[in-house]
Amino acid sequence: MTKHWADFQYEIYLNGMTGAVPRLPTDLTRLEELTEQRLGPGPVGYVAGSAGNGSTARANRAALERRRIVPRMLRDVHERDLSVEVLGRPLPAPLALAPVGVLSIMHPDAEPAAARAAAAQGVPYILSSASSTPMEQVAEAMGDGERWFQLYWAKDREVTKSFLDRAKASGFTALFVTLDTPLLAWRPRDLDQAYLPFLHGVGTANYFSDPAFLAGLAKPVHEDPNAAVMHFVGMFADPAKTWPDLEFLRESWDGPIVLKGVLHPDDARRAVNAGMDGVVVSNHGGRQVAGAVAAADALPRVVEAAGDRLTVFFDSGIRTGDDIFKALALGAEAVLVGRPYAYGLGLDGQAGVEHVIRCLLAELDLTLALSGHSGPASVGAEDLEEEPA
Ligand SMILES: Cc1cc2nc3c(=O)[nH]c(=O)nc-3n(C[C@H](O)[C@H](O)[C@H](O)COP(=O)(O)O)c2cc1C
Ligand SMILES: O=C(O)C(=O)c1ccccc1
Repeated sequence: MTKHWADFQYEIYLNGMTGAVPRLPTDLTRLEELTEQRLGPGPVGYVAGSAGNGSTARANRAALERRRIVPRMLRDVHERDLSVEVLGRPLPAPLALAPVGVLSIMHPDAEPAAARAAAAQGVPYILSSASSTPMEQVAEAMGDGERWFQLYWAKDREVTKSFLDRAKASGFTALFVTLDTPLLAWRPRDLDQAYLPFLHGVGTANYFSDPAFLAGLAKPVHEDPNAAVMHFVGMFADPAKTWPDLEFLRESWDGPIVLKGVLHPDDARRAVNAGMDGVVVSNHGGRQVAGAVAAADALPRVVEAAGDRLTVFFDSGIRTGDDIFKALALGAEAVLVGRPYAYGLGLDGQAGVEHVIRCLLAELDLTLALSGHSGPASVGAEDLEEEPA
């Protein structure tokens, strides 16, 4: 499954001969500002925002920036292959789109457009439980594109069971269970703007289309939408859950299960004991615990604890191809990217998301080559140096 990602670089140069420049910048760190200019402060505040004074989000970036690549020369890198096998599935590159809820605040085409972009580029799409489109419609939009389902583990067992059954029937092959959001964190940017999409019923599509959820309402959603929203807010997550509760998920889902939001090596060991298949080392892009450890600093310790018993994914702060390289060098098997593709969607719908995927992977391909690697497998700790703090 070799795809020549760096061909995108030549395509851009050659288009330049006719005077055509890319519709969006190829430095993806510029997308946030452009999206804010286009969509205004409310929606972008929600996507860009993070917990507390933003210290975790900044620490995520700093921990990646502090690690520097030490390139090696004369290693024959003329043929490269970014493909990997993850959770038993062949992927064209070590990248998936992170679950990002409420995407209709970015673009009316929302999750189906992001999912189509992922499918067009061959990259897995992780659909959020809090999507603005029901999972069946997203699955249909993707054709046979690889899709994984992110579970917000609801208080109500019947709702959780119903989500799992629907996800299975819609062709989602792996389950990502998010553990770091039993409550929404203190997010000043949203509080100061009094902007929370769910309060307007955005991001509730899977719930409002679910028979088990609807059975818990006194009146149909259209007769009392506020009551339906409050029912969602009260049950989408459950701060009372503990490790033994995972048994129920293990029994109810026969594909791979990955725990998202693991930062401590002991939690990785518990994941192994609970029969899980993987973890995502993540602090939710700095949106949950203000003051949390940077995800990249937590990664090597979790990788060590996981050994070869878990597939270790990484997210929180990936903005460029060289960030992906660094995550691989710290031991991740694949990365998820969140905000950059949400901005790509906001700026140019499906094409914007495809632009983000192609830029990330073209840059990763070139970073690998210029550092002396023809694929992800040979990248390791010896490729990085840490700048003194
Ligand atoms: C607007 C927004 C909504 C998100 N919604 C979800 C969600 O529904 N479920 C989930 O597990 N993670 C969610 N996340 C977290 C992402 O999956 C991911 O962990 C994070 O965005 C990674 O950091 P990055 O944005 O720096 O790439 C959300 C993130 C953002 C920015
Ligand atoms: O905003 C988030 O980070 C998030 O994870 C979320 C939680 C509930 C609904 C939608 C998104």
